[in-house]
Amino acid sequence: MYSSNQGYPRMGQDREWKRTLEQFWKKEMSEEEFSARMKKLKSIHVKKQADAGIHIVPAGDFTYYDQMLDTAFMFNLIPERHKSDHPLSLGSYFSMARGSDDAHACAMKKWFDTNYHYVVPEWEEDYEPRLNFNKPLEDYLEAKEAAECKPVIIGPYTFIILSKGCHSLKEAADKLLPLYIQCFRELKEHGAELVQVDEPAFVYEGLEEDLHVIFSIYEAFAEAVPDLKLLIQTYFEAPEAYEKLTALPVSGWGLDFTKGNTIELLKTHGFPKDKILAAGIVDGRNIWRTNGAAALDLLYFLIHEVQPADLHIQPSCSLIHVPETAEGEDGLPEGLLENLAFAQEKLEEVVTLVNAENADAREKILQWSTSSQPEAGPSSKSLRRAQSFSERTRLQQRVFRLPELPLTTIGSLPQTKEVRRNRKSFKDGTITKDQYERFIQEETKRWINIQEELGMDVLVHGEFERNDMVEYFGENLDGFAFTRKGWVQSYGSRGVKPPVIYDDVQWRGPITRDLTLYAQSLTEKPVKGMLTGPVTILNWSFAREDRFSESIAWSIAQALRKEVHALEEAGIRMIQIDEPAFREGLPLKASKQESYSRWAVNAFRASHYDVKAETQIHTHMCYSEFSEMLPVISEMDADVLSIEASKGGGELIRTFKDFQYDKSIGLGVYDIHSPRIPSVKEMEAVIRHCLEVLPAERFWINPDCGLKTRSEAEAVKSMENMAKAARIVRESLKQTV
Ligand code: MET
Ligand SMILES: [Zn+2]
Repeated sequence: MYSSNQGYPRMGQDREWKRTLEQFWKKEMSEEEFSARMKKLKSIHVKKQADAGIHIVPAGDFTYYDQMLDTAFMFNLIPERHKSDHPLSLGSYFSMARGSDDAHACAMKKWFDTNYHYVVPEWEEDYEPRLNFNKPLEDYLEAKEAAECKPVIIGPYTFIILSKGCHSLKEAADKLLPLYIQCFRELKEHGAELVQVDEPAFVYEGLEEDLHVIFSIYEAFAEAVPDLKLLIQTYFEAPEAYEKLTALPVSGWGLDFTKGNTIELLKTHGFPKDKILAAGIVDGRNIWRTNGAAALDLLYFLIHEVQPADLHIQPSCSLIHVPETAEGEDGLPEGLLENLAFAQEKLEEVVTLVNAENADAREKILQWSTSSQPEAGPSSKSLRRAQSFSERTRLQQRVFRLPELPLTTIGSLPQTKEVRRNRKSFKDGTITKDQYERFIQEETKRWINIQEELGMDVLVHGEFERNDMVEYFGENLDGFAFTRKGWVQSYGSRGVKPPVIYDDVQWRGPITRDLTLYAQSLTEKPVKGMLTGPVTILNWSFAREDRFSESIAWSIAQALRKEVHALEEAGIRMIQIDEPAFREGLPLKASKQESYSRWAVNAFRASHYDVKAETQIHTHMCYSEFSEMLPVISEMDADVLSIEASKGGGELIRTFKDFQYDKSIGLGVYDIHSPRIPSVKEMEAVIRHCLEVLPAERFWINPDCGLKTRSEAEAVKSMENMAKAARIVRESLKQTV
């Protein structure tokens, strides 16, 4: 039996990786120094895994930004607008990820059902990919001195399925095949024996139709590089068409035993003889200790299915979805730390499991947490608002008297150095609570004025008091705990530190009321109350595993409902309940999606359904594949939905042709992840494009998402251009009437 791993967190224990990237972007570091530092970090990651006792360490999972972007770059899938003189320039690479002055960034989407965002590769018309360089090989050569390594690469099927602009799987596969083969050959020549080929898209229903192409791909590989062992790695669910798929001519399979019915599949159909099984027993997506007794049972079963020499024990997926180590987390509620397992602790678990023949190891395993049976979730009640959307809008419009195409923003405003410095000083105790609160008020006031001057119709207070939209509510509700360094990569250099929901969630008293009221006292225009929704709080936390998700979502919704009422009673008339992570918990298999959608919609509605008809409820969503979810989103019944739309190249806009969304909606008119300032003309065009499919009476104008990551100058300038574009379109609407 071997211990193995699929991928290691990139951030660095003290977020060194993030800092290196950001310094380089700010031009505070030369390209040579940047490469040298990254190389160093990469080798530290390899060493940490080897030191933990992992036999087979992945090479090629490390990246400057994202693994899909790496793969696209390697195959020279660089859109024309990002090309520079040198095909391998870091300029092109980061311009694809983040956009540049004259080229918008590639789209970014969530990686399966996680909160990790990947860069979507683009196939341009008649594109001929070629191999720019061999990334897994380079990383392999660097790592192999320090550890026994397995190069990892994203498999062709998954790469193509997740790309955009390629019309035929077969055609794209034909173009990529020789490049993969060359990669594999070079790896073999340099001593690699086993390669992990990630094919998570094999878990999607509908795979059956593509099986013939998949077979032709892997048959070609088997023929071209017969002595190289390819291990197909799937995760987040059981693979589809298991029986047929496992007949592929490859050397082994990596399967996720923590999700879906993987065990049943093996029990029913067996596992192909003489193949390697890389068994994901330790859950790579949560932060809890493995249930030791259950893991041992599974291990005994697997030992009878597979020759020990062919059995690899590993986490269920790459560990980029969890923080690096729980060591040093000494500020947690009592008893919690013993139950936590971050990446390093998970690797220790893997190693201990491999040693399970040893009685001491078994003893240790049995002491890992054992969770009790999940309790029953809430029964679904009637959670509808008393009036229909059209009645509500009529009443609301009487109160608000908004102009056509109302202008607003999504909530957060620039978290400048000053904001962060003050927060830190408050935490460190170098300024008092009073001083801190005064600073937040000043900043809020300054921005209320800016928004008024820019002509926004619905204002926001700016969220300066929040470090993070989930953390902030977690800190102010009971039942949440916080780690010191539990960072997880979200996209690029951005990390999040998910709270841990370890106990019942309870409302302690008003959280957002006072600051919202303060902001409202400064202006005649409506200020939106700003809350993070129950489904998002759940999906962006590490929640207990011994309770049904729906039951946790429900209890968060109950707490938020009290906050909604506190705002309403204080006179706040618009409340936005953000649900950017609404889609993340959606099961990957279509057949399991309905029940999730039902309880998620219920939890959202439960957070506000009994407000007055005049109270306008907004929600916001971003950076997920929402097109197919629109009917469900509509069921959420928010009066106004703002949704990110500019990254996907107008894809979402097109879906509104077929789906009649019948409530108010603002499709984001510009991408806030890019430092690039969109021109008035550009935004005007986007708005007009939206108005081809959505009626002006129900259309709002807003950016894609909150502006916290932008500088003040960038935010002001883009809002100004957005407002100008809105005025131009409003004028022309008047003329056409
Ligand atoms: N209100 C939040 C903000 O503007 C919504 C963010 S969604 C990721 O930052
Ligand atoms: Zn957003």
